[in-house]
Amino acid sequence: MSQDVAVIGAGSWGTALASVLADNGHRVNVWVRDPKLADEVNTRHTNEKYLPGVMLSPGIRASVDLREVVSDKPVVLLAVPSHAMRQVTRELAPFLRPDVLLIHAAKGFELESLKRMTEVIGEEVPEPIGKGVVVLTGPSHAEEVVRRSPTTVVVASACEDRMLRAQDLFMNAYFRVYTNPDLVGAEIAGALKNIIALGAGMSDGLGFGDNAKAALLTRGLAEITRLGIKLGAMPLTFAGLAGVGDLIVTCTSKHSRNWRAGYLLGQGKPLDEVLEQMGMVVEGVRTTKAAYALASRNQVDMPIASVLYGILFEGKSPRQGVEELMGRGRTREMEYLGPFGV
Ligand SMILES: NC(=O)c1ccc[n+]([C@@H]2O[C@H](COP(=O)([O-])OP(=O)(O)OC[C@H]3O[C@@H](n4cnc5c(N)ncnc54)[C@H](O)[C@@H]3O)[C@@H](O)[C@H]2O)c1
Ligand SMILES: O=P(O)(O)OC[C@H](O)CO
Repeated sequence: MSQDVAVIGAGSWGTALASVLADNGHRVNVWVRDPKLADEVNTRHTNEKYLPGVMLSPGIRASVDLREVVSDKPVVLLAVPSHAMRQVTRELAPFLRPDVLLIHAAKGFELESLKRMTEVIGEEVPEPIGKGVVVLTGPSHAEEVVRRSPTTVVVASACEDRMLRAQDLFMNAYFRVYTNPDLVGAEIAGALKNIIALGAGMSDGLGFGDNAKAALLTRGLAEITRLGIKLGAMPLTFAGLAGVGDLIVTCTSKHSRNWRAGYLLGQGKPLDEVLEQMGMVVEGVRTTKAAYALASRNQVDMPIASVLYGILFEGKSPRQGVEELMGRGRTREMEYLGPFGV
């Protein structure tokens, strides 16, 4: 059934998801901040800054008027970065229908409160909307989705009915959507993989090989799973699309902003220059701060995140970071050996 959908944010991800929805026959209205971008989407059907060389569906309409975009829409998709989520949600909350299906697609924490995105959104919208917010996450680079390259994602929510509605809304021949009731795990896995992708990029920027990258992915997965479990996630979510799936794509794809930022840092560029050069959101930088704080608050050992924190915010060099990781005391690989444990 064709629906009216409001997409909030026309960066690369908002634009790519708007394309999927338009392909599925939905009427899509996108909220953008920049009037020039609204004009470009409406007249030329492009978004050259975020998705160069891509023609968008002429059915996608853009506007700078938040009230007009959100009012009366049965479905609202939030596709802004995590640092903007609270403010944007607060601004649009008065225009939401009480029965709206609210979905978000950001991968990060709110730095000040260390809360997950559905917690932040839940605090800004009236009940019962807040209880059923859905996250859409998983291995999905906008540049490939908008070219209809086969992609799989996960939707997770505390409300099964809304999760299934979100699955129906996005599912098509090139965009396959799985459900997972583990909302906590899906959000945490999607946010934390960006830290490991920064590390994988750094390793490549330093000129290390595939062995180093495999080590970072595997030990990175171990430590983000450890923190996730402590925060209430289901361990198996980290073995799924939101976990290892997204870790693989973000640590190995040329499209990843987190990998690219890590690569430049590994080559010796300072963080402020790297972020300026990127010109798009690099969620892993703020997430490293959040993970460092969450790990220390919950007494969870996260050696990779902690070394990255030192490199990003305390002046440690990437090479010193590698020496520190490789020189740690001996330890065993598996934490939960079950009946095989010694
Ligand atoms: N790009 C991808 O392939 C991809 C895939 C999956 C998830 N995500 C996640 O989606 C979220 C958005 O990422 P993106 O890739 O679209 O980022 P982007 O940098 O391409 O675009 C960010 C958009 O948010 C807007 N924005 C920035 N600050 C804002 C503010 N304070 N208020 C309102 N709008 C603001 C910008 O104008 C821009 O339109 C991130 O959390 C990211 O991790 C991205
Ligand atoms: O480009 P990145 O590094 O922000 O990653 C985008 C998506 O999260 C990949 O699934």
